[in-house]
Formats: sequence, structure tokens, C-alpha cells
Amino acid sequence: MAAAVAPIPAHYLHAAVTLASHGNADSKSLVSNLPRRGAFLGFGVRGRGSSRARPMHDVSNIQLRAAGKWGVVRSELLNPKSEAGACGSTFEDVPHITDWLPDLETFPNPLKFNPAYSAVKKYFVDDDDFVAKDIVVNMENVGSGLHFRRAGPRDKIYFRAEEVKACIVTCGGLCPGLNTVIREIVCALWYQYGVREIYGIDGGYRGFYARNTITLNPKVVNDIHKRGGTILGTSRGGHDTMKIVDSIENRGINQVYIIGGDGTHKGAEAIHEEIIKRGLKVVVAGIPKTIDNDIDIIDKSFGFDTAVEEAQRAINAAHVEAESTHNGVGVVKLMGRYSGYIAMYATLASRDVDCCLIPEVPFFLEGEDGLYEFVYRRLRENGHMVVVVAEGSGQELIAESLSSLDKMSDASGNRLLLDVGLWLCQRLKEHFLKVHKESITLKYIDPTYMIRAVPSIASDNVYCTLLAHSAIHGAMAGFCGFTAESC
Ligand SMILES: Nc1ncnc2c1ncn2[C@@H]1O[C@H](COP(=O)(O)OP(=O)(O)O)[C@@H](O)[C@H]1O
Ligand SMILES: O=P(O)(O)OC[C@H]1O[C@](O)(COP(=O)(O)O)[C@@H](O)[C@@H]1O
Ligand SMILES: [Mg+2]
Repeated sequence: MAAAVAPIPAHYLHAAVTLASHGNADSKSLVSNLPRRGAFLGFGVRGRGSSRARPMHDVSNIQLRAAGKWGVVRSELLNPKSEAGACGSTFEDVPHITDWLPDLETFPNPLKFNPAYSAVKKYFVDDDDFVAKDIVVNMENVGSGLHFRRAGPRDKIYFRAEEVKACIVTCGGLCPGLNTVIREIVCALWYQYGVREIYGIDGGYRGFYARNTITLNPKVVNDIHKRGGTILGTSRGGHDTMKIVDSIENRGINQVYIIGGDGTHKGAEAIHEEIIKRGLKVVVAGIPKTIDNDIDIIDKSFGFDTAVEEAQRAINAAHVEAESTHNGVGVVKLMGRYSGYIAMYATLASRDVDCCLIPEVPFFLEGEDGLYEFVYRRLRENGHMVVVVAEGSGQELIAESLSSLDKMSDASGNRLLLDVGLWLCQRLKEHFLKVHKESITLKYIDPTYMIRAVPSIASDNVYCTLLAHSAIHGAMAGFCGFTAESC
């Protein structure tokens, strides 16, 4: 078994840096080995980064143009539209509404009349522009590998402003930035494309068929980015494809913006497929949301930086408490069901953490390289220590000690976790009394919901805006069954 318990700098730091080194396909390899991660493979991919903000005199009309890309929401009917390109490259295209409605009329993009248009040499994105999945390549395979369609405004669109009836839904767990994404979808549809009918779906997927819609416009969403949560509400479970598509059809909705994680995108895929089967002129656009940052093919999900920033407050408190007492141990539990990104980044940022336990690397308690011995040594050397533990770590160990693995699930089918934080604290206290005949002063901090219920920080707000704009440009240009990513 691999030892995950090690001081900084050593094995841990190595593992952390390996996971943290973004920008190439292997950077999340440890996480990608987890079975669940396959579900995200059809999502958009992060490529080389350049996003340019174009400030305008009229701030309501600010547009962000990123070298974003659109990834496929996997579809049995249309997937994958892969084509071979030059130098051994592969291009994985996203579905287009003309795949099942070939004779649709096109219209000039109204952004041509936007002040930003004349200020930029080349405003619209070419259909030949691609974003490479891997940005680090060997000289021998430059240009090869998987490529995705570049996101951004197109000169021809498939919807007239007055014909658009858009809806937005948020599903799954909360994440900082949800309100910003909602705000920017509404404002960009309104100001950039002149759309006037925009509705919020109340409380996640089930809101499609169980609730009334919420009317959205720039006034309603004006301040919402300063608040945590989602003004639309969210939920787990309740996905009924037929009822949802019936509702879309009956309400005359033709653009569906879906913000959520892996479960949500599976649901989006099912909706998209049913829409194709019914031959509707409806586009479905996803925006990936995961506070855990566990999407294989992107470097960072929105809200992640905010969560890491907020986690610093808990770690600081744990450190202050620990260093103020004899044998002080501060334990902080952070979110991360299957991935330790928040725990790891919060640890790297803080520098007060002695040990970080993440789900990707199993740890053990007993023996020379075990956690007990490590804590004992750190207390002898330093008098106090801080442990950060991701909520998904040590699940097998806890189950062993409880001699059962409770396989309870939430309404969406996600496994409910055993509480590693409380368990760890109990075990450490017992061990010190029993084996070393001394007590430790342990303070346990669990800021779980505090780090995801906060409003997003400035950099996440900008990122949310890029994603929202990418989704809208794609939908207006007739792309569908895709998820937006910026790079
Ligand atoms: N395989 C699936 N097919 C259809 N809908 C799904 C699927 N998995 C989850 N969902 C729906 O997606 C929504 C959010 O899923 P959940 O796993 O809670 O959050 P997240 O999208 O953040 O992973 C829920 O309403 C759930 O019913
Ligand atoms: O208590 P809840 O609302 O089910 O959320 C807890 C879970 O939400 C998460 O933030 C992930 O949420 P998603 O599945 O929506 O991405 C995990 O870190 C955590 O285990
Ligand atoms: Mg999920």
C-alpha cells in the first residue's frame, strides 16, 4: 500500500505537485483512474490560455471573448462526430441542429452592430478554429491528438431574437459562481442578442414539470453575483426525461441552458437525445459545475478558487488553535468526494499544513510510515500540527473499523460518505492516550458548506462570464448537446 502520510516537503508534496501541475493531459491522471470520471470525457477541454476582456463604454454590454471550446455531451444518436485531420490529429465535433433539421434558415449575427465589432480585427470565430486537448506536446507529434471546436460568436446564427425562448436550470450541489453564470447568461442573451424571453427553472430538473418558471431579465439578476447559492434553487434526483422534454415542448422553449456536474450532464444528454428523437428545434447547452474540480479534461472549474480561498480561513483557525496549546492538533475537513483538489490546493496555499489526506492516495494508521507515527513525530519536533483531510479519504479504512461499508446513496445516486473527520479525530485521541499515555489537544473544524455557499471571488466571476458567453454563442449558432469551457 502506498503511504500517503508524509511531511512537507517529501512524498506528499510530490504527489500534490504532480496533481497540481496543470496544462497537460496527465495532470489529473491520478483522478482519472477513478471509475466515475469516465462520465466527464465528453465535456469541453481546456487548451492553451488566452482570454481577452474587451471593456466597453456601456458596461451592460461588456463582452468577453475567450479561446474557449465546446465539448460534446455524449450522445448515442450523434456521437462521436470525429474526423481525422492533418498530422494525425482528431477533431471531435459537437452536434448541430441542422443534423436533424437540415433546411433551417440562418440570420446575420446582431453582434455585427455591436460597438465591439468594429474595434476588433477579426470578431467572429472561424469554423476552422480548433482548440487542442493537450497543450504540451513532443516535437514528433506537434499538431496531433484530439481537437475541439473553438467557442465564440459566429457570423451566422440560427435563431431570430424574437423567436428565442430560453430557460436556465441549476442542478446538483452548490458551487460559488452559480449566480454569476445565471446573471451572465441572462445579460448576454438580452444585451448581445436582443432576447427578451428568458425563464429560470425552479429547483433543478424536477422544476421543469413540478413548478412554475421564474421570469428573468437583467433587472432581476442585477445583483445576484454578490450572493452565494443559486437564485433558481437546485436539487438532486427528480430527472424524468419525458416529463422534462414534454415541459420544454409545451412551453415552447427552444434554448435550454443547464448548469451542473457529471450527473446533470448525463441528464442533459438524455434531454438532448429525446429532443432529436422528437425533431424539435431546441438546443441544449451545458455549463460544467463542480466545486471538487474533478473534471478530467479541464484544469479548473468555476468556484474552485473561491472554495480554496475560503478554506484558508478554516486552516488559519486550526493553526492558531493548534499552536496555542501543548500537543495541539488542528484537523480541517474539506470537500472532495472522489478528488482531493480543494484539500491539496488549500494545503499548498496555506503552508501551515503538515499533512494532507486525499482520496486518490490511500493512507494507513499503524506502523512506521503510518499516520499515528507521523503525528507523534511532528508533535515532538514542532509541538503542534495541522492535518487537512478531504471528505472522500479513508473510506475503506473507516468501513473496516466499523466492519461494514454503508452503501447509502443520495437522491441522485451518489454514494453517501462516512465522516472521515470525526473518525480521524477520535482515532488520534484514543491512540495518544492508549499508546503514548498522553493527551493531545485536538480541535476539529468542518467548514464543508461554508466553502461552497459563499459568493464567488473576482477571478471566478470572470471565468463564469466566459463560460456563460461561450454557451450562448454556441446555442445561437445552432450547436447543441455541448458543454462550454474556456481556456
Ligand atoms: N445518469 C443520469 N441520468 C439522468 N439524470 C441524472 C443522472 N445522474 C444524475 N442525474 C440528475 O442530475 C441532477 C444532478 O445530479 P447530481 O449527481 O446530484 O449532481 P452533479 O450534476 O453536480 O453531479 C439530479 O437531478 C439527478 O437526478
Ligand atoms: O450534502 P450535499 O448537498 O449532497 O453535497 C455534498 C457533496 O457535494 C459536493 O460538493 C459535490 O457536489 P456535486 O455532486 O453536485 O458536484 C461534494 O464535494 C460533496 O460530497
Ligand atoms: Mg456529481
